[in-house]
Amino acid sequence: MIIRQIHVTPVAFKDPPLLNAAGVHEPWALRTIVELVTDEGLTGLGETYGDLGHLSKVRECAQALVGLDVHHTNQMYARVAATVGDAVSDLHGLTGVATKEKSIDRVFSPFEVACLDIRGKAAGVPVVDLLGGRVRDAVPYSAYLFYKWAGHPGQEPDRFGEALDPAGIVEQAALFIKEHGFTSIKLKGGVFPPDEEIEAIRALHEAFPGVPLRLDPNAAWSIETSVRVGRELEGALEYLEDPTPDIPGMAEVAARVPMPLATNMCVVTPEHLPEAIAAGAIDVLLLDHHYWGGLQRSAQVAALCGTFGLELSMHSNSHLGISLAAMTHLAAATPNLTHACDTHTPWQDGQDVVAPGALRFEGGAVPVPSGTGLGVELDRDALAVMHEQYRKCGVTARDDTTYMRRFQPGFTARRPRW
Ligand SMILES: O=C([O-])C(=O)C[C@H](O)[C@@H](O)C(=O)[O-]
Ligand SMILES: [Mg+2]
Repeated sequence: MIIRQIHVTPVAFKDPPLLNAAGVHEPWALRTIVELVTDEGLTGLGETYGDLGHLSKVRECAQALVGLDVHHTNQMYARVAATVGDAVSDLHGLTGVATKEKSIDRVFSPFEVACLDIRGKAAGVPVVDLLGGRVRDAVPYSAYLFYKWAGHPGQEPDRFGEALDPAGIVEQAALFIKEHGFTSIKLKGGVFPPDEEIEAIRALHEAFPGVPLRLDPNAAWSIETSVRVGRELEGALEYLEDPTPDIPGMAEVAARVPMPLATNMCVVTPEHLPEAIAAGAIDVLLLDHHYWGGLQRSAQVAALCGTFGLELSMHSNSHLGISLAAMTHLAAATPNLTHACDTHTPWQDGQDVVAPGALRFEGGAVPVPSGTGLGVELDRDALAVMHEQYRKCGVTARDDTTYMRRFQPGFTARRPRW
């Protein structure tokens, strides 16, 4: 099964004004859709970031991968590594440092996912079977709450409404639970002074007793602030995610707070694991196949985490259905992924490049798609519309900080901030 063509299509879709430590989401989120076509006419899908620097590397690598067999992902990885060159950082800075290895893993990921999609289709099995088979039929996701404005400035309010205080956050949680059935909740923090976010967690704890809660301020707090907040929230959190920057800082906080610490910022590539494990900096790693080098490499990292007693959850950025399908296959095949995964899917409010039907939430979980490969089909009309949106939207790289400064000129994304 030789790759004959690779199509790389950047797309844009509407995104609400979600607040985070870096600023606020712009009106358009970007992704890149990768399609591999083999000599036998099978096609495979992958999805990755849409930022221009990353997109150019994906395009360059696409040319270098034509002619390879879809089973030879080691050879593919070597070609990507030879083509990628320097590290590319993300402008929002919410997924940790940029390293050359991480850039290679990020560029390789959509090609690997597309190869697995093709291999599953050819063998007549779902991708989860290529990863060892399912240990769960449906993958639980958490309600991913954000402080947000009612709408983007100058535009109509969106249907999710404003959430700038504990009452607004509880209302948002109720809506997400009503519409998707989620059984755990994550609040994106690092937006307001920590005491306000403590109040929001307490309000959620009271409104949804027994529902596991996480708080993620994206390293917006100093070590002392993290310790204080952690102690005040004793008994209320399933885990505290990236309270403070870097492995040594996280290790100090971990030693002084009662709950587990999780990360998608201080451990973002395999080279970080030895130091983080030795320092006891984290208890839970948020895997993300988009920057951990695809599904098979993520499965290897998961096994390694099991060996060292780390628990697993899954990270997400704004994404579409190809990513949700890939995340679901990976999580369904990962025994020690015991925490509900993150997903931004509800915020996309039905916009997608995949045909409806294959992916759905049942009781907050996504059943593994039943078809072969990833089990999702590209909706070519939707792809064309979203590509046109990309061409017209004027956004070429996610930059939450610059967008925020339009409305709050003095805004700083300094970390730690409190
Ligand atoms: O868990 C995280 O740190 C994230 O999901 C980072 C994301 O970029 C999130 O903060 C967002 O979409 O604003
Ligand atoms: Mg996080």
